[in-house]
Amino acid sequence: MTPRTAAPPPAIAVQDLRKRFGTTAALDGMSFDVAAGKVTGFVGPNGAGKSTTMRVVLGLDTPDEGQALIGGVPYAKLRRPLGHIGALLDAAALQPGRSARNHLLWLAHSQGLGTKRVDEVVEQSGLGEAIRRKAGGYSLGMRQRLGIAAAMLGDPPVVMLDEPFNGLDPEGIVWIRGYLKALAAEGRAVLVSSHLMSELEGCADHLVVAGRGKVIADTGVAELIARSSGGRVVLRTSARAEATTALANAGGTVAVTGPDQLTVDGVAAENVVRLLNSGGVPFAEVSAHRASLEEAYMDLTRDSVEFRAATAATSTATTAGIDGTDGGAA
Ligand SMILES: Nc1ncnc2c1ncn2[C@@H]1O[C@H](COP(=O)(O)OP(=O)(O)OP(=O)(O)O)[C@@H](O)[C@H]1O
Repeated sequence: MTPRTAAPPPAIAVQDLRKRFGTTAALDGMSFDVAAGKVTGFVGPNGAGKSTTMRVVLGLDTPDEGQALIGGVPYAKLRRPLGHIGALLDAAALQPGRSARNHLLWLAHSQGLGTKRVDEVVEQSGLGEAIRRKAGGYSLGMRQRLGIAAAMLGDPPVVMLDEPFNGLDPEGIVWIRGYLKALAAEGRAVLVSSHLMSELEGCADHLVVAGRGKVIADTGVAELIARSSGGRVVLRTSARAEATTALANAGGTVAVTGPDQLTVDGVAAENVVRLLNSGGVPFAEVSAHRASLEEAYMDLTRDSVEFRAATAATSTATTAGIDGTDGGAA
């Protein structure tokens, strides 16, 4: 008989974590795995338990029940932890009087790492000459870059970042998306939290959606988007009313999604073209719809009463983010 080789443990395993702060159940059975070679988005409204989960992974909070493992080992048992997991939890936690470079040198030396590695992570961070300035004068976006540079010092196979998009300008957001994808392409496991689904567009391969201390969805992004896009057709026309009538008569469900745009469910693209042509309805473009991550997320959570309750309880924002009551929860 051929001996079976055991599958390697997940890069991060979060196993049935429970944690109360007084009367608040911050974690209520949080469980998921994070795989190598992917960017996993960890999303959910404020208070869903994302930061607490990450703190437990790093041994900064002790769970009441359950455990978190990094490559099969609890953080406390890792020798030279920076070489196993790089993390950014709080970009504001810096010594303001020390130059950013000295901050990295101090961290590197405390882990037996040299100046060369510091120069490499500075190069990747895009901080350039600003690295010689005092960290106290840094913007939040620069602190995020510095925090990510610090997380990468030990060249870890697992990277975990809590809300790294906070404070970044559009150029910074593009930079970090590309950087996270490159880390995953090198085979690393990347776990990145965000309360705005749109930030993860084009960068996350997998999503773990949290609400009220537990996972409410754990899904690949490609399959999620394919599921949400399924069968929908986008139509550009100056004759919205006529087009709506023709398509509704053919059994389609039609929604107005722009000044000269309709989105049609239930009629295949070729039939949309045929119906409009035969009815003499002018149109400029008919295309299969590809759902955005935001839309896919809304579809995903539409039926989640639990998530709606969590959102209503924790959200005051009204933007169409996942923490907005007219966003994911509507
Ligand atoms: N040290 C603490 N003391 C008391 N309550 C806490 C503490 N840490 C977290 N909580 C509570 O636990 C719940 C989960 O918080 P957590 O910060 O993990 O959520 P989150 O999903 O990261 O949200 P955010 O996006 O706001 O950071 C919240 O209700 C929060 O107020």
